[in-house]
This record gives sequence, C-alpha cells and structure tokens, in this order.
Amino acid sequence: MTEQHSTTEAPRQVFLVGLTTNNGSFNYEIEELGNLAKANNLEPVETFTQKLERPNPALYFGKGKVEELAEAVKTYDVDMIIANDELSPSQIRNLEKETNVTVVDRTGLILDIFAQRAQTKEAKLQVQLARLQYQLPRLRTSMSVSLDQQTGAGGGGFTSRGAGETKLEESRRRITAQMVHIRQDLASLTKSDTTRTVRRNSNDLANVALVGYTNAGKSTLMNRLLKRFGVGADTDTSKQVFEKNMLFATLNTTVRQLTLPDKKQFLLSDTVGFVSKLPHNLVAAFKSTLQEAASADLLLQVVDVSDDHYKEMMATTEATLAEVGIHDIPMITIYNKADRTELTYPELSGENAITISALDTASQDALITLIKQQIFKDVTTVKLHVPFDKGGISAKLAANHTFITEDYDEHGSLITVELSQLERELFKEYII
Ligand SMILES: Nc1nc2c(ncn2[C@@H]2O[C@H](COP(=O)(O)OP(=O)(O)OP(=O)(O)O)[C@@H](O)[C@H]2O)c(=O)[nH]1
Ligand SMILES: [Mg+2]
Repeated sequence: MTEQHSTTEAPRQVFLVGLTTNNGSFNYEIEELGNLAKANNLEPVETFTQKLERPNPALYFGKGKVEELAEAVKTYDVDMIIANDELSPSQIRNLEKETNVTVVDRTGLILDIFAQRAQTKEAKLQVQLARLQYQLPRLRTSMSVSLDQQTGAGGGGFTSRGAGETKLEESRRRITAQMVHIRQDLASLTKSDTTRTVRRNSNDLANVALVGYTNAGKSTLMNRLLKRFGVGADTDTSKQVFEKNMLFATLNTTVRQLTLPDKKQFLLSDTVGFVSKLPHNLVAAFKSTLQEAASADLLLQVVDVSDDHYKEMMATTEATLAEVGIHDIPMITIYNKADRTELTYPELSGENAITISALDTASQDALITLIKQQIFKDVTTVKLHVPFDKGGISAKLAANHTFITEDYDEHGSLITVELSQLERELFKEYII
C-alpha cells in the first residue's frame, strides 16, 4: 500500500475483479467497489468476474482467467487491479507478477480512502493503526518487492535474502513499536473523551445518534437541524459538520446540543458511515469513535432510499452495528432523499420509520416530532402550585420548559407544564 494512487490528478484507470460465488449480493458489492475506487480518484473501466467455489490460493482467479486479465491489462493500458475480497500477501504478489500492474484489495482501498479523509488527530491515529495492522503480515511482500528492485533480480540469492530477513525483522520491530505508541496516544485521547461523556451524561440530556451507510445524508441532516435548533450554528458555520457527496466524508464524531422551540433539549451526534466488508482492523480502530452511538438512548438510522441497493445498505449498517457491539438501542429508520424518488414525504412509514428529505423543513419537523415521542416518552402534563416565596423554582422551570398555562392566586403561581418522570419526582411537593 503506497500513496501512489492517492493523487488529485486525472483519475487512473483500473479493473475491478471479483468472484461471483461468495454470496448473493455480488452486483451490489461490485457497484460499491466501483464507488470506493472513484472515491479514491480511480476510474473503473472494466469488471472481470469468475465463478469459483473458493478463491484460487495462489492467484485468486484461476490460471486461465489470470492470463486473460494480463492480456486485457495490456490492451486497456490500465494501472491497477482492484479485488473485491481481501487477498493474501502471496495472492497480491503473484497477481502483480502475472499482470505487471499494482494489485490492491478492497481492504487496502478502504484504508487508503480513510487515510486521505482523516482530519482530526484521533481519526488520523485510528487510520494509521489500522494501516499498520494491515501492513504487518504483508511486510514480506513489500520487502521482496524492494529487494527485487535493489538487486535488480527476480528472486534474490541466498545472501540478499539473508540481508532481507534482517531488514524484515527491523521493519517489523519498527512497526510494532509505532503501533504501541499510537495505542498510547489514542488511550490518552479516549480518556479525555470519557470525561466529556460523563459530564454530558450528568446533564441528563437524551443522547441521539445518527448512524448509517456512508453518503446517506447523516451530516446533512445534522447540519439542517443544527441550523434551526443548535446554539449559534445558524450563523457560525464552524459549528456545522462537513457534508459532501462522497464516500466517508465524515470520519470523526461530533456531538451538539439541540434546543427545540418548546425548550426541550437533547444531544445529537454524527459519526462515520459504514460500507459492506468494512475491514475488521478499521472497525476495531473506530470503536472509540462509535462510542457515542454505543451509549445512545436512540439511534437514527439514515438510509438513502433513492439508491436501488438501500435494503442491502440497511443490512450492512445493522451488521456493522452488531460487530461493534451496539445492540438493543431503540432505533428510528429514516428513509432519506425521498425528494429524489416518487415517494411522498414527510410520511410515517410504519412504526418508528419515516420517509423524508433532509433538505425539507416539513420533513425535519416531522422527524423531530417522532424523536420527541421516543425520547420524552415519560413526559406528562402536570399542574403545579409554586408559592411566591419559592420564586427560584418557577425560574428554574421556566429556563427549561415552555409553560402551557401560567396563572396566579393569592399564594403563588399556577403552572401547567410537561415534566419527565425525574422532574415530577424533583418537584412533587408542588404538583397539585
Ligand atoms: N437530494 C437530496 N440530497 C441529499 C439529501 N440528504 C443528503 N443529500 C446529499 O447527499 C450527499 C451526502 O450527504 P452527507 O450528509 O455528507 O452524507 P453522510 O451520511 O454524512 O456521509 P458520510 O459522512 O460519508 O458517512 C451530499 O451531497 C448531500 O447534499 C436529501 O434529502 N436529498
Ligand atoms: Mg457525514
């Protein structure tokens, strides 16, 4: 894995290759692989498939198919081959030898995209760690390549191999040491994160987390809601999150507080999107980033319903959530980008599901109503009588609630207001 194909120049032409027998969603996977390639400034010009029971251990494809591929590489003059599955170091090496072009597997491709997109210190460290983990067992490959280049020979003789072994050991030690370092740095970052989480939790605000497939519209939805209900985000764009029509626009987690017109508040978080076959190293590396979703009271799964493969994308999201250990959190499914389909919106689409366009105000309102029903479930309307000498209580209530009615008698204020179970407990002596 090198940076050589991560440029901003004209896209380099590539072939996609894949085996058709591994599962039933092959077309979706290849389309997704093509999008991943495009996200890395590569242009897929042709797809080669072979029906095999299992990958050929030496070459991934069968011998005849590899010969065909090598011919086509020459004809099309492509720069690279991208495989749909994770390849072994020797499969990569052998395929490169047979075809004379760089071979990258799906995992390598995703790691490269993440490496380019990472902005925050935490994301950078997480991606670097995942890359090193990926490189470690593949060191022999890159070593043999650089040895071949150094000696100008194909295999290298006994002495050069000896020198290579020492170098290999050296590199392995260096990478392992680097990984220890990164883990320490990450741990200290995570510690301060945990402190933040504790502080927020003590605030008692409900935690709502946007999750879903990459490019579904999570950040867009976050920004639209922030613009209307965030503090200062309507004018201060630095309070907004990054949204763009590309895979993995977001790699970090952002948490913001929303205050609704009725003064009800909750926390909303936006986080990294998912893709199928997300490399395990990467999922592990991003576990702390996904912490926010793991501790959420409510998940909002954003789905790009205008994509033909949206059902597979939902399955991918659910599988990834399970992989990072996120279970049993109530979820609202948001069928987003309905403006690009024939569907009517906003419209409830079954229990805990809604069809919307993130760009449309009525949709945002309908979504907020649904969210409120979920997170303020235990809220009921009560009537309070607060004596005049307890003016502090009325002020406290007024700071966080909109009073439905407010009246006075000779002893104090009569207030009708919506309170949660906890608040009803706190103010029970005033409830009439
Ligand atoms: N037409 C339309 N476009 C939308 C809608 N929601 C989002 N988009 C577009 O979809 C693209 C991706 O949006 P993002 O909000 O960056 O997607 P994301 O889910 O945050 O993606 P990642 O950060 O990569 O996981 C952007 O170009 C948005 O403008 C919608 O409701 N309708
Ligand atoms: Mg995003």
